[in-house]
Amino acid sequence: MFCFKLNISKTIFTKSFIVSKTMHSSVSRNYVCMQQVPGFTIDEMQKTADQSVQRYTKDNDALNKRKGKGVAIVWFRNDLRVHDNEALFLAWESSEAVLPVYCVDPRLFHGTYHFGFPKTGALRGQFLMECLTDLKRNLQKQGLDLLVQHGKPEELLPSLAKTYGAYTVYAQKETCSEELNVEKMATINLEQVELQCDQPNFRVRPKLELCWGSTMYHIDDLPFDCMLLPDTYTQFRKSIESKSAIRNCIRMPNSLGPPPDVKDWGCIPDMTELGLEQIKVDRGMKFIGGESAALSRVFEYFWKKDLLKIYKDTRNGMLGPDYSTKFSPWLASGSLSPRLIYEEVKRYEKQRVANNSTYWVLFELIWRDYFRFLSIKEGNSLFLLGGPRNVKANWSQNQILFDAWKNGQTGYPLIDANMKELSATGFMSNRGRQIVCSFLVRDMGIDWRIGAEWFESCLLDYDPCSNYGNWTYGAGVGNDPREDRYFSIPKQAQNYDPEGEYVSYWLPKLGALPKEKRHFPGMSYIKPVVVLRYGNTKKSNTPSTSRGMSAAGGKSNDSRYKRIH
Ligand SMILES: Cc1cc2nc3c(=O)[nH]c(=O)nc-3n(C[C@H](O)[C@H](O)[C@H](O)COP(=O)(O)OP(=O)(O)OC[C@H]3O[C@@H](n4cnc5c(N)ncnc54)[C@H](O)[C@@H]3O)c2cc1C
Repeated sequence: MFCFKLNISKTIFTKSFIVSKTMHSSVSRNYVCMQQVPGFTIDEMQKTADQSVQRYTKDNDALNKRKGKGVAIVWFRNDLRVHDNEALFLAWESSEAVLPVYCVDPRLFHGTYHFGFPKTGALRGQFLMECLTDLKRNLQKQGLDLLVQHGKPEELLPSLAKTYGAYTVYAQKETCSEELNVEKMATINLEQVELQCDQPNFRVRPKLELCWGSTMYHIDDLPFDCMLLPDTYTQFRKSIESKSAIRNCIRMPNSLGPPPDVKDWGCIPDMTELGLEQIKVDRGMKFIGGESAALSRVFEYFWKKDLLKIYKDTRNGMLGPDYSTKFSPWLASGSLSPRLIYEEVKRYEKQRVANNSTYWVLFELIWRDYFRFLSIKEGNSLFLLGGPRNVKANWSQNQILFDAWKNGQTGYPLIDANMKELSATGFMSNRGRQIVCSFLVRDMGIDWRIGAEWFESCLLDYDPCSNYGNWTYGAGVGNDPREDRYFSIPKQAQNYDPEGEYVSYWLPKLGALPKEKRHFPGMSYIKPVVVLRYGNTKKSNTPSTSRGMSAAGGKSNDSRYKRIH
C-alpha cells in the first residue's frame, strides 16, 4: 500500500475544541525580526507555542484508547513537530512505549547532485538544529524524549528495532527519489531483523509503516489518482476545492510517555560537527527553527498583528517581515502542519473577517500541495534538464555569469539585492525568486538546474517538490506550458520597488542616489554583465536585438515567452 490510511483519527478526534479567549492574552514578542526591532526571548516564544499546542491536543481520556504493546519507533524526517503528527500518534496508539528517533544523515551535508554546492547550507543547518532542539524539548514536555543518532537511517533503524524490540517503525512518507531510496533500503534492512515474540519459536520481522502528513489535502482524499493529476494548477485547485475536504488536525494526547529505557539519548550536533560555519544573521529576517517559533509566528501574523485580512494586497512585497506569512521554512521542516494553518484561517474567518486575503493563503498552500503531488506523478523528470515536458534547449553553464548571479554582482540592483538577501538570511520573497529565476534562465541563458541547486543549498525552506517544481515552471520546462513567463526587471522594479527602498536596504550605497536612479544607477554601480533580453527600458514589450547571451530556446523573438511580467 502506498501510504497508511488513518481513519481512526477522524472518528476519535473530530470533536471540536473550544478555546478560551484568554488564551491569547499573553503573546510572543518579535521573535522574527528585522535588524531594527529588539529581540525576543525563548521563554516568550515557548509560552505562546504551549498555548497553541494545547488547542491541538486532547485531554487524558484519549489515553484510554491506547491499545498496543511493546515499543514503537517514530522516525522523524520532515515532520519535526508534536502537533498534528500522524506517525507519532500511530506509534503512541499502537504501543506501550514510543521511541522518537532522529538520524543525522551525513548525506544531507555532502554536495548537491550535479554542481556540488553544500547540500545543506550553513543557515539551514543551523535552522535544522534549532528544530531538533525544540522538538526534543516539546517531546520532553509530553513525557518523551528524542534519541539523536548519527548515520544513515537505513542502517540505524534496524539496529534500534533490534535493541528495543520494536515491531514497527512509523514515519512520514516522502515523494522524491533520494528520500524514497532511503525508505526502500530501510524497509529491506528492517526485514532482515528477527525479533522474538510472545509465542515460543516464533519470530517477527519489524516493518516500516509510512503515513501521509506533508500536505493540506490528504492524498487519500484527492478526487483522482495522483498519476492522473491535472496538468494545470487551476484544474487541480478547482477539482479539489469542489470535491475534497481538508481533514481536521489530529488531536494529540497531551501525555505521550513514558519512553523505553534509553541509556544515552545522544546529542544534537553543533555546527562544527556538521562541518558548517556559524553565520550570524544581522540584516533582514531572522528565522528560529522549530515548532514553538512556528506556532508563535502563526499567532503573531494572524492574531496579534492581524495581517491575514490584508495578505492578498501585501504578499508581493519584498522588504520587511510582514508582507507575507513567512511560514515556509517551518512548513518545509515539518515544524508546522498546513492543516493547522487551515484551521487557524477558518477560526480567524469566524472570529474576525473572511475575505479574499484569508482565502488567498489557502490558495497558496494549494500550490504547495500541487507541487508535492506533481512530484509523485512526474518522478525524476522534475530534476532533469528538459523537465517533465522534455524540452530541448541550449543552456549555458558559463561560470563567470553564474558567479555574478550567485554573489549578487550582476550589475542589476534588483537581482543583486535579492541574491544578497538569500545569502545573508536563507530567505527570499516569492516575487524575488521569480525575478532572479527568470533573469538566470532568460537573460543569462544559464542551465536552470544550477540555479535550482543553489537555492537547494541556501534556502531555509528548501523542499524538493516546491523548489524543482517552481524552477521547472520558471525555466519553461514544467508540465504546464502556459506558465512560461518572462519577468522584466524595469517593470518589476517599477511595480514592486518604485522608490528603490528594497534595493538600497540590501545595497546601502544606492541609498545615496535619487530614488529614480536606484534601479539603474549607471556608472556609479557594477557594469551589467549581460544585456537584458528586452532591453533596459520600462517599455519591455519590444524585444532587444543586442542580447549578451543565448537564452533558453535560443531565439531572441521566441514566442514561448508570451507573457511579460
Ligand atoms: C524559483 C522558486 C523556487 C522556490 N523554492 C521553494 C522551496 O524550495 N520551498 C518552498 O517552500 N517554496 C519555494 N518557492 C515558493 C515560494 O516562493 C515560497 O514558498 C514563498 O516565497 C515562501 O514565503 P511565505 O511563507 O511568506 O509565503 P506566502 O506568500 O505567505 O504563502 C504561504 C505559503 O504558501 C506556500 N506557497 C506560496 N507560494 C508558493 C509556490 N509558488 N510554490 C509552492 N508553495 C507556495 C508556501 O508554503 C508558503 O509558506 C519557490 C518559488 C520560486 C519562484
